[in-house]
Amino acid sequence: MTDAVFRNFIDGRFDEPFATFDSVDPSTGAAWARMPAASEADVDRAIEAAHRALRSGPWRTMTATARGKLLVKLGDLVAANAGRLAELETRDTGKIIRETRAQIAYVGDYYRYYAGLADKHEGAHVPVDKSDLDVTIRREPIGVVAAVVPWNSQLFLSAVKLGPALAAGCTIVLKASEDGPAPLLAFAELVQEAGFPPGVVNILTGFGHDCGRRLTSHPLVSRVAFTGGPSTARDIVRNTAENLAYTTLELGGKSPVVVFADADLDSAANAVVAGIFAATGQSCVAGSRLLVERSVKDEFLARLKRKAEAIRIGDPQDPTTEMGPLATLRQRDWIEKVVAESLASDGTLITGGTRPAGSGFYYAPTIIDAGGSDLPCVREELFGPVLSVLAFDTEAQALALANDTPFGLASGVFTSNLGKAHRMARDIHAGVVWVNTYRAVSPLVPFGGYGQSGLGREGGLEAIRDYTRSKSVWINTSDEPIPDPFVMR
Ligand SMILES: NC(=O)C1=CN([C@@H]2O[C@H](COP(=O)(O)OP(=O)(O)OC[C@H]3O[C@@H](n4cnc5c(N)ncnc54)[C@H](O)[C@@H]3O)[C@@H](O)[C@H]2O)C=CC1
Ligand SMILES: CN(C=O)/C=C(\CC(=O)O)C(=O)O
Repeated sequence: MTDAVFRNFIDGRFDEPFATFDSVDPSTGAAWARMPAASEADVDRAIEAAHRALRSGPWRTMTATARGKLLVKLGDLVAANAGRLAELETRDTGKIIRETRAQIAYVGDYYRYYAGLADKHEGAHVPVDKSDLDVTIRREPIGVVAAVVPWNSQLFLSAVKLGPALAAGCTIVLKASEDGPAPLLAFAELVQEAGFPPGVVNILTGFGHDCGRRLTSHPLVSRVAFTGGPSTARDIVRNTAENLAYTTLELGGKSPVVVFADADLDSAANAVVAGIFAATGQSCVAGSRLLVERSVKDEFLARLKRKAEAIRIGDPQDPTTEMGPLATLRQRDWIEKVVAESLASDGTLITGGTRPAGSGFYYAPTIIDAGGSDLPCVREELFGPVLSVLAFDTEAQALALANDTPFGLASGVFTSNLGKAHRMARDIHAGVVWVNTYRAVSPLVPFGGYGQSGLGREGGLEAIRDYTRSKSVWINTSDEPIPDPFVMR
């Protein structure tokens, strides 16, 4: 029996769910709550409410400054409720409490950042080349936004969509993943408490094939913001063939971490651990390919092995735990399959490759030496705690290996040579390069991928522009009659 029931938030109200499904606590494998499965009709209601709020009602005429104040309030509420939201996220996804608490408290700053931008995103006056005409460019909200997020870092991945969308004056329907939606459905209470008018923010959950498809293909949606896997991204793009919505895609990666022999090896080993074992490797920026200079490979792998084997695996609600379970059984099955195929090929297991004893979807921190081989673990995004190791001899080889992937989300470079750091940062094909650090984020900094890692950027100043569109207003300032009507002016 499950003890909690969550509800969708549509048009300013929480709906009694008609259909529900069980949500599983990944640390035990047992169902702990029932979640509402939004139907296509629920999605239609949410989008219609968002469309009404956009076209009529208080949101349409609210000043940008007032929108900013609401966003500040929301940011403050998120920070004040970070502990409660973190417990829910940890329960529903298995992400360790030490990270969910810190990450959600920081999410408040994302709302505050976009709150500050709301009344600073200006249009323009154009010194047009016709003396009797005056042209201004207005920046208007793009319209109803459909936001779709996966289960990991949901409050964070939602804030980078909701923040700029609301600052720009859009309205939004946000779909939480069917895997672990509890924290987002609880966050809806804070949206209500902050005082956003009904319909401005709608939050629901359901399955991809009906709820997600309807949401992203709906004719009243003008903008789709998606985070998730590349194959779902292709479905989303097909869905948007229906409404021609402007679409951004934040997808996965196979991010390289390049360690040169001249690096501070202990610091680099900590960063590699942060990149692949934090969040149990379930991070889009997971540094899943370690490229290490051959002269220090053995020494570096020995350090890494020691650090990996010392990781405290356990109950994600325990603040001393360093690695929790994977979020779903499906995820563990996939990781086990790719690891088995890689070891059956040329891979050498350095550590891990097993399930720790007990219930729950746990998987040990795993390191595989790929030799020089093109193994499945080197190619596939696993979204789990599996590090593949490749060696290089020269900077050129390191760069070639780093760029030998269709993805291009993140990367890390570890060196004490400034010139080398700059050259690598310039030449790596990825949306993020961290030098002598890893997995650092900020609301001020744009984030997004190259190649198969996606389209568009979230975070920073440029993100808000993607939630607006320009309108050019031409005003005739002359008292003279319009000249020759048969010639374009
Ligand atoms: N670049 C980034 O910022 C991030 C990327 N990811 C990527 O997400 C993946 C893991 O998350 P998953 O939940 O497994 O991703 P997923 O792609 O399976 O699901 C993401 C969301 O899409 C929805 N969805 C599924 N099919 C749909 C359809 N046909 N139409 C509309 N919506 C649909 C799901 O219900 C869920 O809400 C990994 O590949 C990972 O790299 C995850 C986090 C961050
Ligand atoms: C998206 N991101 C950085 O901007 C990093 C995340 C979020 C995610 O993977 O979903 C992370 O490392 O948890």
